[in-house]
Amino acid sequence: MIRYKKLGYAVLCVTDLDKSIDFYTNIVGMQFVERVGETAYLRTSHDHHNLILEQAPEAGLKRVGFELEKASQFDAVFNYLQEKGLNPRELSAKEAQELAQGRTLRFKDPILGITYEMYVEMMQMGTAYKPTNGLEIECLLHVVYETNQFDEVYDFLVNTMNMAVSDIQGREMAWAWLRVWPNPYHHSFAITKGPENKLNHIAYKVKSIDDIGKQVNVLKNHNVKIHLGPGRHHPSGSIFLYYADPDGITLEYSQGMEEFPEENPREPRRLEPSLLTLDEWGGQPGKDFGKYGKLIVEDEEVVPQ
Ligand SMILES: CC(C)c1ccc(C(=O)O)c(O)c1O
Ligand SMILES: [Fe+2]
Repeated sequence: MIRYKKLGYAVLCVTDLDKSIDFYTNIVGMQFVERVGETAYLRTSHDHHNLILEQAPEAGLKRVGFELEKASQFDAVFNYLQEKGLNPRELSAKEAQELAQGRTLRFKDPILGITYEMYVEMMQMGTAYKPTNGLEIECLLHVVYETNQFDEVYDFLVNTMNMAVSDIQGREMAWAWLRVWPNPYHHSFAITKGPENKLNHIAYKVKSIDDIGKQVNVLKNHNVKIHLGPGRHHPSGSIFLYYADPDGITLEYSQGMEEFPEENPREPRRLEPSLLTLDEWGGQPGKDFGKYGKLIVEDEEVVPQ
């Protein structure tokens, strides 16, 4: 059984690293930590990184990192993943140190091929996170995929990755919002049924409703495309704003999401498949909402000697 502390970080491939560093610091509000060659580390907390940007020929999501609840659970999680046939690999001490992390394991999603990482003891920076543009991000909140293998991906995330179901949508399920239990947030992962296997969006939790309102003006002043919002999601109850990053990938600012207790959480609900479920205020997603961003399948990892 896996017990998560949180969704810790995502690795995004970007086609113009300088432009993306500028965007994620000056528009989104992350703090730049360091750049090593073609890789940049950014944070939204005391963690060394909550987002890694990598220069690449095409844009998309390359890896998702989860922090385990306790370092003492690492071996049990490794053995569990091995028993499930996922062939986890523990990074060498040198590889983990380069990432400023403690013990770290990686394995591939058997359906989508994307790499997942589970780690403990990420290096904590000496100074508190200071937003570059004054808009305060509290954490990386969720990653959402579109998939044409919905039932298989759902089964894997729930029954192997041990995510808890917060809500589903549709008579025949077409959306699922999943939390990385016992982390309280309504969802750290969501999947939607669609024609492709791809990234839909990545969300960041902002501190206050003012951050959402101010960001509307920041985006307008910088000619950044707004994909949807501001609005209110029915499933998590959050106020949202979606906009495009320099590669067109949809980002979400989210504020006020429902939190679940570890003991006796409410049951998942089956929600109506209507636009009003997605936005109680009646917004319609723009044509580019969730359109860009591949799920990047890495080549087989070469294990350093
Ligand atoms: C992608 C859709 C529109 C969606 C729906 C609901 C929530 C939520 O309840 O928080 C989201 O975060 C979404 O991204
Ligand atoms: Fe979202």
